[in-house]
Amino acid sequence: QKGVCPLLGGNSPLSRECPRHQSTMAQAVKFLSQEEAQHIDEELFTEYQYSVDQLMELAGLSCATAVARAYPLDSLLKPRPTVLVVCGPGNNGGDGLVCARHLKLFGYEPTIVYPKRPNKPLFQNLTVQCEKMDIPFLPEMPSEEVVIDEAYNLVIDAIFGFSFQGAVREPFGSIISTLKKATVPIASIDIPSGWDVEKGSPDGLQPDLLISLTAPKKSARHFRGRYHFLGGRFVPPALERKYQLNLPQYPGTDCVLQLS
Ligand SMILES: NC(=O)C1=CN([C@@H]2O[C@H](COP(=O)(O)OP(=O)(O)OC[C@H]3O[C@@H](n4cnc5c(N)ncnc54)[C@H](O)[C@@H]3O)[C@@H](O)[C@H]2O)[C@H](O)CC1
Ligand SMILES: [K+]
Repeated sequence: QKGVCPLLGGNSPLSRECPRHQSTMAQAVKFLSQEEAQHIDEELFTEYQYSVDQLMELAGLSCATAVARAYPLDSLLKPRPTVLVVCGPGNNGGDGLVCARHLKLFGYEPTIVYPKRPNKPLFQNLTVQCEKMDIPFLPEMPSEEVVIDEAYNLVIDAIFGFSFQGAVREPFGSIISTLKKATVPIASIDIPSGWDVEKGSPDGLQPDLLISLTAPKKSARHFRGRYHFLGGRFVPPALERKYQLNLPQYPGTDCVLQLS
């Protein structure tokens, strides 16, 4: 794209080729309200004709990639590369199942907790795929945080995403309380579970990693962990323009980008 760059003027190339413009765009990435996140999601499935399976596969692959970047196999402290993946009842949980499958392919040893399983082919199929990859499913979440700290290098929080609302209902209230007491790093998919999607939650989970999918939600401004990634590199440019997402440019062919 050629033209006059509003920052550098003259004959400078426009936008993405301009380093000053790039950094401005990176700072200006939009933080979405809950309603905006749901509208974009809806539009991807209706107007843009994507299937949930497609986007979930890309979302889950991004999550596994971000985890592998932040916690490479050779950095793990335990003798085996164990990871606990806690999956919730909606699509965030589906992202967790896909993430677990890719982590296994990357050489990690994921174990899944999936207490509320929707009676839908998508989730049943993802469950079978994980079982066929010899990924164990625990019958229930360990109630003692020491068990988690001793057995796993890290926890993937795939409990709730951008549709979470109100007070956390059981069994997830107890699960989140246990995770809050655990000391191993937590990697949250899209939203730290239990957080208000826009306002966050000062007393809630404090993940070490957050991977925002499509674009960060407003609550991500309260994220205090070490790694904030952007993933879900599937947004068509016209949709990005419509919602003024100002997404930073992903490097090369990468499916994740580290925001901070
Ligand atoms: N466009 C994208 O970026 C994509 C994102 N994906 C992921 O999908 C989730 C959003 O999925 P959705 O199914 O809409 O909702 P959730 O997973 O957040 O959860 C809904 C689920 O949770 C129950 N629930 C809601 N509030 C509570 C509560 N207070 N207590 C207990 N249970 C609660 C509700 O009943 C539902 O069962 C997004 O964040 C991404 O992770 C897609 O994978 C791909 C496209
Ligand atoms: K989550």
